[in-house]
Amino acid sequence: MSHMFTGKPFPPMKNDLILRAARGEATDKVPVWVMRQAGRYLQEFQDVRNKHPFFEICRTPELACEVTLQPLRRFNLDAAIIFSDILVVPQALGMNVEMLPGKGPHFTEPLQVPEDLEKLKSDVNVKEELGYVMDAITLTRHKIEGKVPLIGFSGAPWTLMSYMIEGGGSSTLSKAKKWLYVYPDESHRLLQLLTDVIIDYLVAQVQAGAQMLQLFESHAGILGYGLFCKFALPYLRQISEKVKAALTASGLQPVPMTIFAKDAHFAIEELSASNYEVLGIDWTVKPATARRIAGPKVTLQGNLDPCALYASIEDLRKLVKEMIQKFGTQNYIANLGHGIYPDMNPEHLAAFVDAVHQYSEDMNLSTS
Ligand SMILES: Cc1c2[nH]c(c1CCC(=O)O)Cc1[nH]c(c(CCC(=O)O)c1C)Cc1[nH]c(c(CCC(=O)O)c1C)Cc1[nH]c(c(CCC(=O)O)c1C)C2
Repeated sequence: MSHMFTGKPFPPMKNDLILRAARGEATDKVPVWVMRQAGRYLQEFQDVRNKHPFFEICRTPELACEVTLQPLRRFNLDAAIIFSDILVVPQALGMNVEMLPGKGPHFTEPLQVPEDLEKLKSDVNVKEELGYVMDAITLTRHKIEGKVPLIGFSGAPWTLMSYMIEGGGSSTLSKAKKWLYVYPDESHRLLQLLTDVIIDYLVAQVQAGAQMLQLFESHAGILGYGLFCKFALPYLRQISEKVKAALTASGLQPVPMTIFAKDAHFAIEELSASNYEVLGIDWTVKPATARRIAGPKVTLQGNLDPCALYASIEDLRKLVKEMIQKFGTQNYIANLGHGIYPDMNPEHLAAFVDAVHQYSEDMNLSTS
């Protein structure tokens, strides 16, 4: 597999727009990609998915590579994100997770009491347990032929902890939040264990060829400000700092890092001062407010309501124009405010992507 590529240099980059925007360099148009851009709204993904269980796709580098590249064949996206899931980390810790079609993730034995922490592996070797992700990244970095940068990712500690306790999706996360109030010490122990694994995992992804990293703290909002500052933020900070230090120590240039903490409008200030180059913003936040609180240096990413893709193409184009006017064309990466939904018409995604490029290029020309 990717071993046949060992030592072979990656193809030269043809489009580094997103890396430039992430580093705060000038761009002639706004880069755009979409969370969950590889997925069920594409027939070609469904065709692969009908033949293979979800985690088999994640674990088979050729399949993960194929579905990662699928959206690039249809849309003028400025990045690819490696096909995987945030729940491969709990799997690496020894937990059994299944993906139930139409229902989402299901843990057969979620954590119930602090004693269950003893069942988790304590010194995970990510290159062994998650080597298939690194192989998929290396293969994809070659097959993408320098067309666009490849993003690696991980779930953030609190979001992973909440799945490990809830055992699947939940609207209140009350079982996981109960741990924070009743077992704070054990909660910190679990969060630190996850943090250590995530750091190794992200570093290994860059060593394998990932050119940018995104951390998904999808369950940030439900914590509120107090719990977020205690149980999420310190670990997010540790991750950005230690990943950068470890990359530098291993002789690699640190790559831009994005934090997407969904619904964490209350922590924009803290997140902007957490050593991430890019701050993902969900659609509930006013762009001007995000920019005012984040300050001028951080690159913002987002934040069109995913449901705006249901609008007519004419209305969608107006919404994109407004969004870019509000964020401005610099220090900005266009995206949806969360992942794309499975029933979306791919033509509307094409219209979204093209409108971002067209309007931002026009705006840059008219102000230069
Ligand atoms: C980045 C990513 C993720 N999942 C997938 C990707 C692939 C890359 C891409 O974005 O294209 C594939 C990815 N992951 C999944 C699918 C659909 C499953 C299928 O095909 O059967 C796909 C394409 C399954 C999945 N996996 C997960 C859910 C949510 C369940 C819930 O709590 O309600 C679901 C439904 C957990 C998950 N997974 C992920 C997150 C963070 C982003 C977010 O907030 O949406 C989360 C919370 C991240």
